[in-house]
Amino acid sequence: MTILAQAIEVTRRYGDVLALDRVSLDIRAGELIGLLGPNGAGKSTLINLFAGLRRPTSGTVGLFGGSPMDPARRRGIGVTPQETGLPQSLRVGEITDFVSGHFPERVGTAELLARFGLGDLAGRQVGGLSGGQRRRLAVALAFAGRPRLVFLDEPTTGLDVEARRALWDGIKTFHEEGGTVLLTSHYLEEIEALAERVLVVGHGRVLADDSMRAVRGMAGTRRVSLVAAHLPELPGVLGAERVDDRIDLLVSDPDRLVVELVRSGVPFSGLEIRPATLEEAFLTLTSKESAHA
Ligand SMILES: Nc1ncnc2c1ncn2[C@@H]1O[C@H](COP(=O)(O)OP(=O)(O)OP(=O)(O)O)[C@@H](O)[C@H]1O
Repeated sequence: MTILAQAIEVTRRYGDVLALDRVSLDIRAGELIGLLGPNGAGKSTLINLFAGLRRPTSGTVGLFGGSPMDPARRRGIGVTPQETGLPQSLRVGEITDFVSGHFPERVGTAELLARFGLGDLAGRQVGGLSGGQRRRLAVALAFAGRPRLVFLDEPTTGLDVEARRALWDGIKTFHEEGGTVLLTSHYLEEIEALAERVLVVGHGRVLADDSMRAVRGMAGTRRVSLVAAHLPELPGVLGAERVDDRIDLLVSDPDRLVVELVRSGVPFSGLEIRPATLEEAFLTLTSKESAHA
C-alpha cells in the first residue's frame, strides 16, 4: 500500500522537553488512524511535523515521498489544529471560497458545507456562529482542497452529540471515498467509532500501533460480569464494580477466576466474559508506561 507520510526515528525537543523520542511510523493511503495519548504525550507535535510546521530535532519526516516543508506537497494535506481563529466578519461561504481558492482542486462550497451539516449557514457571519458551528467549519475547511491526507487534532472537543455525529459523517464520507485521516481525540468512543488503526503514544514514545481489535486485546484484560450476592477473595482481580446485583470484574486471567469461583461454592448466575474496552486498554498501556518513566 502506498505510504503517504512517514516518520523515521524522529525526535523533537523543545529546550529541555523531549516531546517525541525516536518515533517511527508510516501512514498508508486509505487508512483512518486514531492517535491516542494523555495530555502532553506529543500528539500535536507529531501532526505539526507531518504538516511541515515544525522540523524534527533528529530523524526524518516524509510527506508524499519528499519533505513536508515543500509547499507543493503541503497542498496535498488538510489540517485542523486544536485551536483555530477565523475572521469574525466574513460569512461562512466567503471563508470557504477563500480557503478553497488556494488549492488547484477543490470541493464546491455548497457540497463541502452540506457534508459537515453547515448547509444552512453559508450566509451567516462567523461571529454569529455558535462555538460548535465554528469548530465544524474549521474542520470542514481542512477538506476544502480535496486533500489526500487530513490531520485533525481533537476535531470534536466541545461539540454536542449531534454536532459530533455530523462531523463523524463528514470524516467517514471522505474516508469511504479513499481519503486518509489521522485524528487525535480524548473521546475514546470517537476513536472506537472511526478508527481502524490505533496509535497510543505516551511520553513521546509509541506504546502501541495496531488494529483497533489488537489494541483492545493488548492490555490482556477481560471483563467478567456476573450476578451474585457476595464474592470471596478471587485471584487476578484488577478492579471491581457493583451495579445492583451485578458485579463487573476486570481480570487478567478469566479462566483461573472462573475455576476459583466455582471452587469457592458461592452461588452465581449470568456469567459473561468480554474483551476489555479501548478505554481499559488505554489506561493499562499508559499507566504501565508511567510506572516505568
Ligand atoms: N512550543 C513549545 N515550546 C515548549 N514546549 C512545548 C511546545 N510545544 C509543545 N511543547 C511540550 O512538548 C510536549 C508535547 O506536547 P504536545 O502538544 O505535542 O502534546 P499533546 O499530546 O498534543 O498534548 P494535548 O493532548 O494536551 O494536546 C509537552 O510537554 C509540551 O509542553
